[in-house]
Amino acid sequence: MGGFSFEKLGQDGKARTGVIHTPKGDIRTPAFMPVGTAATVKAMMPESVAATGAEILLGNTYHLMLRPTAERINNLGGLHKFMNWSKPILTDSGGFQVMSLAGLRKLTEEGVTFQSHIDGSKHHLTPERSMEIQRLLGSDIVMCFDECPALPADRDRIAESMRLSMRWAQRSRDAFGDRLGYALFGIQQGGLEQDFREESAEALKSIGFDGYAIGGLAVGEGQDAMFGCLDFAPDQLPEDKPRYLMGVGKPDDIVGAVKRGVDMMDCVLPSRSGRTGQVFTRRGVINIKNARHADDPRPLDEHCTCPACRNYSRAYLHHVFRSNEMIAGMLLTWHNLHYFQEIMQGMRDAIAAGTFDAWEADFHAMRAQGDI
Ligand SMILES: CCOC(=O)Nc1nc2cc3nc(NC)[nH]c3cc2c(=O)[nH]1
Ligand SMILES: [Zn+2]
Repeated sequence: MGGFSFEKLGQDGKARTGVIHTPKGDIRTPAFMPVGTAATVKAMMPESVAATGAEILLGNTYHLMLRPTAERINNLGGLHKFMNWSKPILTDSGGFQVMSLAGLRKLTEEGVTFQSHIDGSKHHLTPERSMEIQRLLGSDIVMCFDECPALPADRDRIAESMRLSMRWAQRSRDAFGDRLGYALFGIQQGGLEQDFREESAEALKSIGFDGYAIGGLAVGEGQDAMFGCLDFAPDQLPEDKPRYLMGVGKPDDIVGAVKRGVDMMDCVLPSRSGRTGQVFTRRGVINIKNARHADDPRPLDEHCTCPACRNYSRAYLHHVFRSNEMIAGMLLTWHNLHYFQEIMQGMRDAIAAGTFDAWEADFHAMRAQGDI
C-alpha cells in the first residue's frame, strides 16, 4: 500500500490543480469535502455522496468522541466501515467545535476541558488525545489540535493563541508518530496579521507536515477580509503540499479561494442549506419555500444532471418542502452537493486548460442574471 502524496498537474496564475494519492483512493484538487458530522452526510446515503463526485468527506472528532465514542467505532472496525464510506476521510481535531459547541470550557496549556452539549458529561481534549481519537476512527487525514481565536481579537490575543497552537502542533506531530499511508496536516493561525501568519507558517514548516491548513478564517471576518488574508497566506505555505482552507464556503468564496492557491475546502453550507430549502445554482440562489415556485414546472436548473433536476419540478420540490417531507431535504442536499462538485470540476478543467480567468468571468456573469 502506497503512502500519501500530492501530485501537481497544472497551474494557472496562483490556482493549482492536482491529485492527492492516498491508500483509500485519489482526491482530485481543487477538492470540496462534504461534512459528515455524526458519521453521516445528513440526508444522504454514502453511495449518493459518491455519486455527486465527492472523493473525500469530513468527520468531526468532537461529535464522534461524545457519541458513539471513538473506542466504540474502533471496536466496530473504524469509521469507514461504520459509515460505509471506503474513500478517504479527513477528521478535524475537535478544538474548533469544542469552542463553538461545548459548555463550560476551560482552556489551558495542556488542552481543553469541557462539558458535552449532549449530556453535560465532562471531557478533556489535548493534542495527544485528539491524535488518539483520530487514529481510533481510522482517519486518513488527521488534523493538528489547534485553537481558533474568536474574531475580533487584538494582536496580542492573536499572537498568544497562534503560539499556543504552534506548541500544540509540535505535540500533535510527536503523538501522531510515523503512520505510513496516513497524513497529518498542520494548521496555520495568526488571524488576519501577515507577520503572525508568517511566523506560524515558519513554525509549521520546521515541524514538517503532509499538508497545511489555513485556520482562523471564515469566523465572521467577511469575504473581503478573508480574501485579503488569502492574498498572502497560501504563499507562506509550502507550494508542493496541499493547502486546506477550513469552513469555506459559499460558491463565490470557494472560487476566490482556489484563485488564490487553495487546494481543499469543507463547508456545511450545501448540506445544511439543502435542509432549509436554500438551493444553489449556476445562476444564483433559489429559496424553494417561496410561494412563487408553487406552479413552476421547470427543474431547479435545466443544465443540472442530478436526480432532483432530472426528475422533479420546482413545484414538486416546493410542495414536499412545505409539507416537511424527508424527500425534500434529500433531493435539495443532493442537488447542492452535486452543484458544488460541478464547480470544483469546472475549476479543475479550467486550471488544467489555462482558462481559469475566463471560467471565473463566466461563473460571475451567470450569477448576475436576475430572476431564477
Ligand atoms: C477541519 C480541521 O480543523 C481543525 O481541526 N481545527 C480548526 N477548524 C476550523 C474550522 C472552521 N470552520 C470555520 N468556519 C465555518 N472556520 C474554521 C476555522 C477552524 C480552525 O481554525 N481550526
Ligand atoms: Zn440539480
